[in-house]
Amino acid sequence: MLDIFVNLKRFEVSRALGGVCGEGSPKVWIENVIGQIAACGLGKNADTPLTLFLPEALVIPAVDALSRVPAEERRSLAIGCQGVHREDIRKGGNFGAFSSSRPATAMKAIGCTAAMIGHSEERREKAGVIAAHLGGQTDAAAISETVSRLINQEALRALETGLDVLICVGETAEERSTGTPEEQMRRVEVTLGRQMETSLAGTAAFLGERRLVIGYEPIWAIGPGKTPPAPEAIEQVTAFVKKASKAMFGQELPVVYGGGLKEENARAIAALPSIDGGLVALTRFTGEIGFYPEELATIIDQARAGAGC
Ligand SMILES: O=C[C@H](O)COP(=O)(O)O
Repeated sequence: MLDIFVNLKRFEVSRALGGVCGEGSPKVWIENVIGQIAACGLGKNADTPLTLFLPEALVIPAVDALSRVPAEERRSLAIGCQGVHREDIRKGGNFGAFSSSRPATAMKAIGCTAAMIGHSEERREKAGVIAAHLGGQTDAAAISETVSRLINQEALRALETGLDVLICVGETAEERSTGTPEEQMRRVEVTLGRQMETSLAGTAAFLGERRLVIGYEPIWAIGPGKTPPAPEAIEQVTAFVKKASKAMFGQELPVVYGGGLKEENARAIAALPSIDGGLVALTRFTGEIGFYPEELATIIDQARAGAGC
């Protein structure tokens, strides 16, 4: 099985406003994206489930558009949200007094079946708030640990509510950049090991009932103008992530790679022994950058060939 996740970040914002979307209307854009994904046949591959993580405002039109696709053309497609709040709505508890937050139950109510938790952009936002609140606190490891504790609460809320979870981990450019390759790898292992241990605490109880997938994203490889690691370098890290998951869960969790995953490298990355899929955002990194469903189809074709699907 090859798990493909797509994170449509804030791609609904038009180029006229500084975004990457060719359409003026976010609703029309996401309806077209869903239609094109189905037209490319991406909902028919039982061995290659495809989950789209969307900004909250796009979930309802996406779920609606998906419901209009014939059942046999959408059977491997799912819609998810880009994160959930650390607290949730509960019968007899909080009825929904969570203005501006995204409780897991609210996401489930509008049609999400999955959540992406702890994306590096979310981790960066939380770390920034903590650092600002602490008045210039610069202990990056302590801040990162606090962020992982918040991420853990979000992962637990998502799982309790019945959402499948993609949980993201990754190292920064600073954690990678200095020293010998061995020193870099040791730092990466410490960083990812801590992120996993804290972010995934208590989640083993949900295995079997929910899907739990780890996304490895070297933060320095995300987005345009970046060079993703060579496949062997990815394998070195994802093999560690798999081993760490076995130590924590008693079984290896699926691990997907994100950060500059594209047509040119999808086949080689999907062929790696420790890789079970990919996390894609942009499909085009130069020229008119953006997300193009037909290019996603090519990336998935390449990945399927690499994985032997
Ligand atoms: O959520 C997706 C990742 O941040 C990867 O982004 P990218 O495919 O644009 O490098």
